[in-house]
Amino acid sequence: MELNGWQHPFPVMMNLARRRCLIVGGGPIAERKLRSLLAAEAEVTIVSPAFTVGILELGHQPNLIVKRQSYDESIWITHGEARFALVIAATNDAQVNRQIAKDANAHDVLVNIVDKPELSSFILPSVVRRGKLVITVSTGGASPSAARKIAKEIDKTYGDEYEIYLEFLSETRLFIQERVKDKKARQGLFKDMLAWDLMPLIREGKFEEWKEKFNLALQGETWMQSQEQEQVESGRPSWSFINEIGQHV
Ligand SMILES: C[C@@]1(CC(=O)O)C2=NC(=C\c3[nH]c(c(CCC(=O)O)c3CC(=O)O)Cc3[nH]c(c(CC(=O)O)c3CCC(=O)O)/C=C3\N/C(=C\2)[C@@H](CCC(=O)O)[C@]3(C)CC(=O)O)/[C@H]1CCC(=O)O
Ligand SMILES: NC(=O)c1ccc[n+]([C@@H]2O[C@H](COP(=O)([O-])OP(=O)(O)OC[C@H]3O[C@@H](n4cnc5c(N)ncnc54)[C@H](O)[C@@H]3O)[C@@H](O)[C@H]2O)c1
Repeated sequence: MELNGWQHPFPVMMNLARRRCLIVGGGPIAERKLRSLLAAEAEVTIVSPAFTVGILELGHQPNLIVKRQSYDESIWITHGEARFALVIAATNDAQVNRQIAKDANAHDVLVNIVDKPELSSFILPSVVRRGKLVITVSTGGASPSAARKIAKEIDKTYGDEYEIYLEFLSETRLFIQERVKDKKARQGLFKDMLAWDLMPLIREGKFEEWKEKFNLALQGETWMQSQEQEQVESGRPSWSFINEIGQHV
C-alpha cells in the first residue's frame, strides 16, 4: 500500500533563518522538531497547554515564543502579519492535528502532521551532519525507524574528517571561482579536486601542514605571473598546474 501523495517526494534543503515557524504540541516529539528548527535559526512559536522540561529550558531563547494554551485558530491571526513559513502539528490528539492540517492548507502554509504523513506537505528525514555535509535519509513515511537505522549506518561510515574535507573543498572552490574566469577550466578543476587523496592526510593529522603549502603555492606571485605568461603564449588559460599541486599530496 502506498502513502497518499508520497510516491515521488521532492527533496529540498531550506534556509529557515529568521523565518517564523509554528509548532503545536509540547511533548518529546515537539521538542525534537523544536531543537532542529532552533538549530536552523528559525523564529519559533510553540503552542501547548503543557511542555517537556527540555522545551521550558529553551524558553529563554530570544527566537522562541512559548504560548501555554490549547491550539485555536487565533494563532493564525496573532501572526497574521508575519506569515508562518511552516507549521508542525505534534499533539497527541489526532483530531486537533487534523484541524491544524486543514487550517494550514486554508492559509496555504506547508504543514507536517507527526502522526499523519498522508496529511503532511512535508516530513522530516533522519539526518547525519558533518559540517557542511548533510546526509538525509527518508522512507517517505514508510518506516521512520528504518530511516533512522540507515542513517546510523551512514553515521559510522562518514567520520569527522568529512567536515574538514568539505571546508577545504568549499574554500578552494571559492578561490578558483574568483580567479579562474574560464568556465570549462573551472569545472574541470572542481572535478579534479575530488580525485586528490586528502582523506589519509586528514586522518593522520598532516592536513594543516599540506594545506599551508597548497595555499602558498596557489597564491604565490610566481605562480600568478607564470599563469599570465602561459595565457599570453597559448591564447587560452591552462590551470592544470593546480591539479598537479593537488595530486602531489
Ligand atoms: C526520521 C525522524 C525525523 C524526526 O522526527 O525529526 C522521523 N521519525 C523519527 C523516528 C521515529 N518515529 C517513530 C519511531 C518509532 C518506531 C516506528 O514507529 O517506526 C521512530 C524511531 C526512533 O525514535 O528511533 C514513530 C512514528 N513516526 C511517524 C509516525 C506516524 C505514522 O507513521 O503514521 C510514527 C508512529 C507513531 C505512533 O504510532 O505512536 C511519522 C513520521 N516520522 C518521521 C520522521 C516522518 C517520516 C520519516 C521517513 O520515513 O522518511 C513522519 C512521517 C512525519 C514526521 O515526523 O516528519 C525520526 C528519526 C530521528 C533520528 O534520526 O534520530
Ligand atoms: N513523527 C514522529 O517521529 C513520531 C514519533 C513518535 C510518536 N509520534 C506521534 O506524535 C504524537 C506526539 O508524540 P509525543 O510523544 O510528543 O506525545 P505526548 O503525549 O508526550 O505530547 C503531546 C503534547 O501535545 C499537547 N497537546 C495536546 N492537545 C493539544 C492541543 N489541543 N493544543 C496544543 N497542544 C496540545 C500536550 O500538552 C502534550 O504536550 C503522538 O501522537 C505520536 O503518535 C510521532
